Amino acid sequence: MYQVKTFNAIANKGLKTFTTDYTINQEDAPDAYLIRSVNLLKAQFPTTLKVIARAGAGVNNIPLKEATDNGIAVFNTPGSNANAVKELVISMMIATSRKVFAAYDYSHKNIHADISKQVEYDKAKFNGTELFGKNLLVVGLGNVGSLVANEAVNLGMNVRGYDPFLSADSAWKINNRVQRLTSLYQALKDADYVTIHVPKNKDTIGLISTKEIQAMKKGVILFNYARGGIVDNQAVVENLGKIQFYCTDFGDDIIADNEKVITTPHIGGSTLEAEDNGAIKAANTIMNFLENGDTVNSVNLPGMKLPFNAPYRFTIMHKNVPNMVGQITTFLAQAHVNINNMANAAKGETAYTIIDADNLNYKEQLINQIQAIPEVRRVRLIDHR
Ligand SMILES: NC(=O)c1ccc[n+]([C@@H]2O[C@H](COP(=O)([O-])OP(=O)(O)OC[C@H]3O[C@@H](n4cnc5c(N)ncnc54)[C@H](O)[C@@H]3O)[C@@H](O)[C@H]2O)c1
Ligand SMILES: O=C(O)[C@H](O)COP(=O)(O)O
Repeated sequence: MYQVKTFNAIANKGLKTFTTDYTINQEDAPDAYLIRSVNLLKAQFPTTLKVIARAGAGVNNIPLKEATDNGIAVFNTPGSNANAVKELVISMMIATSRKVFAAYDYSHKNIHADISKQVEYDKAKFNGTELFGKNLLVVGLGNVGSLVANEAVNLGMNVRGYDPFLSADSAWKINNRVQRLTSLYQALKDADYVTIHVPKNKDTIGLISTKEIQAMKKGVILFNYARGGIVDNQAVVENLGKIQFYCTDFGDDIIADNEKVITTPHIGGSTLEAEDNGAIKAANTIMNFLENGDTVNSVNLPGMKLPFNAPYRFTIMHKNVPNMVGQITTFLAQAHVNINNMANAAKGETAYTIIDADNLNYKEQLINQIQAIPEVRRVRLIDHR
């Protein structure tokens, strides 16, 4: 039996994906955490914990170094809620351009019998603009950004994208009418709308700050449905003369109570469909990792998936340094274990080795020997018989 501990509300469809080999929140020696945005940055991880699956995109709530040092594989579910965010961003682009929030306020405050005549005088206050023909800059063209860019092309916008780290997978998804720019400042200067879709990390905190806002055109509408802190809110409030509206999913005291700032309470991925998608993908990720050692979509290990056609599989998470495979296979050879298949790959400072074996001798001793190699973070033996 494997134990899963959940944090946050996890969609039922995801929880039901687990087979009967899994218990959810019943005991207290978890093999897996299934989480959303819970802040684990100061968490102490139990030694039983082998995998953290984040149903969703952002992993800035997980201490990746500590997890890696403790031999814990971390995953997310890329793209599972991207459509939900895309629809929210596009709706906010339309809502702000058409002054829907001010118009709603007006209507709400003026509910009386002869309003129908009055509106014909007052409606000029709510004249808007259309998206068609306007310039949109999308910063970050991954799962969310690529969908936003493509949808905006469909709406007749001139779409430009800035993403110096664009993956080949994302590039394939992007409409060829999206123009790729290589300088953020060049990209900012004539955009009517700027939307940010990058991960939050040490390089993207404050990505949009005073200098970037100064490079923008007057009347720009700015969107941050990525993470708080990527856009510097202080710089935003100081430049609300220039910025027509700032729409964000990440409110704070600095931007509170300003009619040019429209905040939503981190609802970008909060649709039934996205929550089901993420939870189902995260549950499958946990099962594939625990039962087969698959690391596809891991954020701290290289993505690997090896056909499992042998009775035994060793999965070893270790530092990416010379002679690891040599040391491990020497122990296997000394125990007269025959290797059927193997793979090794690295991601940054961490590597992962999968070894399938036809037979097994001296099980405890072998595992202890491999685990005792100082650079080994965790060794697991999966018995497939
Ligand atoms: N509001 C929400 O509820 C919600 C939902 C989903 C995702 N998100 C957030 O949205 C962001 C994007 O998510 P995603 O799923 O598209 O991620 P993703 O990893 O698929 O895409 C991110 C893209 O940003 C690019 N990038 C990284 N650094 C950059 C930089 N300095 N400048 C320009 N581009 C850069 C990457 O190359 C990548 O293409 C993340 O911060 C995620 O946490 C928020
Ligand atoms: O990164 C994400 O996937 C989003 O921010 C959604 O977060 P949530 O799962 O807490 O709604």
